[in-house]
Amino acid sequence: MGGTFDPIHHGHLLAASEAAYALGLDEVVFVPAGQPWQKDGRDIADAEDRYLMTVLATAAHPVFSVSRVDIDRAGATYTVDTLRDLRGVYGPEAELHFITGADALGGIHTWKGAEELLELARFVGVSRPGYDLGEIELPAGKVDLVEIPMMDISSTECRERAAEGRPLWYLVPDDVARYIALRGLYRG
Ligand SMILES: Nc1ncnc2c1ncn2[C@@H]1O[C@H](COP(=O)(O)OP(=O)(O)OP(=O)(O)O)[C@@H](O)[C@H]1O
Ligand SMILES: O=C(O)c1ccc[n+]([C@@H]2O[C@H](COP(=O)([O-])O)[C@@H](O)[C@H]2O)c1
Repeated sequence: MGGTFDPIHHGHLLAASEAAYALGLDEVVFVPAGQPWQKDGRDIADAEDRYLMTVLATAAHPVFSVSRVDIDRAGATYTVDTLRDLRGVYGPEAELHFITGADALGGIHTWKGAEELLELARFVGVSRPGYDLGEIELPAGKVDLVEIPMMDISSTECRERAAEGRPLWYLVPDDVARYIALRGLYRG
């Protein structure tokens, strides 16, 4: 599952769990983006903090893991590189599925190497509050859509709450809430 995870929240975790169940996936690898170029101009927490929060959030799940491929690669993060790197790790026989929000996949034609990208994996778009799956234009036959219970949480709201000193409990996993407080993240 790809994302900026700034911070990771229960919407991401539910999305990964539901997509894994719906598609019968053996493993879900969370891949925090190193430099999400389409979020340029936004203040983004340090990649190591986002990586560690993702590790804390997923540690208890039997088939969730976290990959550093995107944060260890210099420069802007492109999913075409992510998928090549993961193919190198998992080998030619692995069936790769790239899970993310259906809203994000609606912009896939703007991603680097969009045509090659669609040959490197199946894409899985999960539903998200505020977006109508029927209205999102997706490449025909290349994307599986998975409807998940609506959890109206965004990283933006989590950051805003942290900045205002409002609680993050139950929007993010407990260890992530503690990590944000201990490190003083998003205080502005
Ligand atoms: N509550 C949610 N339900 C379903 N999908 C979600 C939810 N939150 C995020 N996603 C999806 O997970 C992917 C990665 O999300 P990302 O890390 O950018 O978090 P975000 O909450 O969208 O962040 P931000 O508010 O900073 O833009 C995105 O494609 C997004 O659509
Ligand atoms: O490859 C690209 O050009 C590209 C452009 C925008 C987003 N992505 C990926 O899409 C995923 C979700 O992105 P975001 O910005 O919604 O967190 C994340 O893994 C990004 O690296 C990839």
